[in-house]
Amino acid sequence: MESPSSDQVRTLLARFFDPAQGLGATIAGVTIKDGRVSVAIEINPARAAAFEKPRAEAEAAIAALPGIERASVVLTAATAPTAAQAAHTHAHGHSHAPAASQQPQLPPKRPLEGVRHVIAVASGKGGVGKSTTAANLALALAGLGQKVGVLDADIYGPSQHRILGLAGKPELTDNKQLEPKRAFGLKAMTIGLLVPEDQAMIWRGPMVQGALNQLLREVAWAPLDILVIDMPPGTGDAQLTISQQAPLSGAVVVSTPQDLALIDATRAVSMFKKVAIPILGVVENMSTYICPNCGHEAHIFGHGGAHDEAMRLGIDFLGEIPLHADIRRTSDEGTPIMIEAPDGPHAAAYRAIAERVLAKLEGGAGVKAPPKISIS
Ligand SMILES: Nc1ncnc2c1ncn2[C@@H]1O[C@H](COP(=O)(O)OP(=O)(O)OP(=O)(O)O)[C@@H](O)[C@H]1O
Repeated sequence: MESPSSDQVRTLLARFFDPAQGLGATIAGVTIKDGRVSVAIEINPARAAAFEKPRAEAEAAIAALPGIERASVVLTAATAPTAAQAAHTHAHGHSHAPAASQQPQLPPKRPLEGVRHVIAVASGKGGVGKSTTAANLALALAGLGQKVGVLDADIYGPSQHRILGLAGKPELTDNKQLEPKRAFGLKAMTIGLLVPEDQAMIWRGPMVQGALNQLLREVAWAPLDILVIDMPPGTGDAQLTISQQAPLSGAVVVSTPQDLALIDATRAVSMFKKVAIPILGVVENMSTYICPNCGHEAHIFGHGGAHDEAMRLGIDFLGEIPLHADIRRTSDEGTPIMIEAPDGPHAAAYRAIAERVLAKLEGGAGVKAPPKISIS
């Protein structure tokens, strides 16, 4: 059966989000593909609660259209003042729209109920092994007795379903939350299980923001000690959204030792600093190459660059992970090295990093231990 057109969906949406009511809702995007409809509605975040009912009704109405299998309507914070907001200028001449800053206006950070800590694993650029580090760090934290979840927020290139061997659509819980998948004792959720890869690729900013918010707020994460967010690589809008929406206790920045990766990692560090998120520390990935045949160590990308850069920036160095074929293979096959070889040297390296991260979280994230004063 043929799907309705985007115009038909917009007409239907106008019944629930009537611009004439002056509530400040704008239809920011409608995507229809293979019988699935994704809609992003930009709203004034201060009124988010009032929009929940029309959101749910609009979603049900779209899902009931002939030719539609699934509909998702998400509310996103307006990135610029809507016409209605702009009109809401105070008598004394100023408006409450964002000032010169181009940063999206996002709902204030709410804690995630039943989740003690949320940490971000980030990198300034793609391909440095951030997702592999996030998965193994999460498993190492679980090995230290923590209840851990992994949220794959890499909307444009999700990989946790591959790394953690997840498959199948997630189920809905009784109170209409998404049930996270289980993998090796972790709870896990990734956009990779929810939408076909090519669909997320074409999402515009507001839709990405909406999807990230849903992954954070509409998944039954609780109870958890630590939720590890595998961030999208880089320092763009999606990264800022998560940094501003998620109640982050701190961030781990992954870098390879090369100069260029380090420049990007430095950018990631300054992004977190700008939004006042403590940096838990830096991990140097692919630090030395260990030949799987003879065990010979070579410094292909240099060595210690991330350590030196961390020192220069005054942030902690959490540890290094070598470049090893077993780490790549296990990560690409869906059984991470922490599971396949828990007693090996690589697992030990991840465990040492996890211990440092945990110590920082328990001791107050980002807060350095006071210097020991010894009196002789
Ligand atoms: N320490 C390592 N040794 C060997 N291979 C590794 C190591 N870390 C990651 N890899 C491999 O490098 C590739 C990229 O890793 P990964 O997907 O974790 O990177 P990423 O930074 O998350 O990438 P993207 O930003 O593109 O999602 C994968 O094939 C992974 O298995």
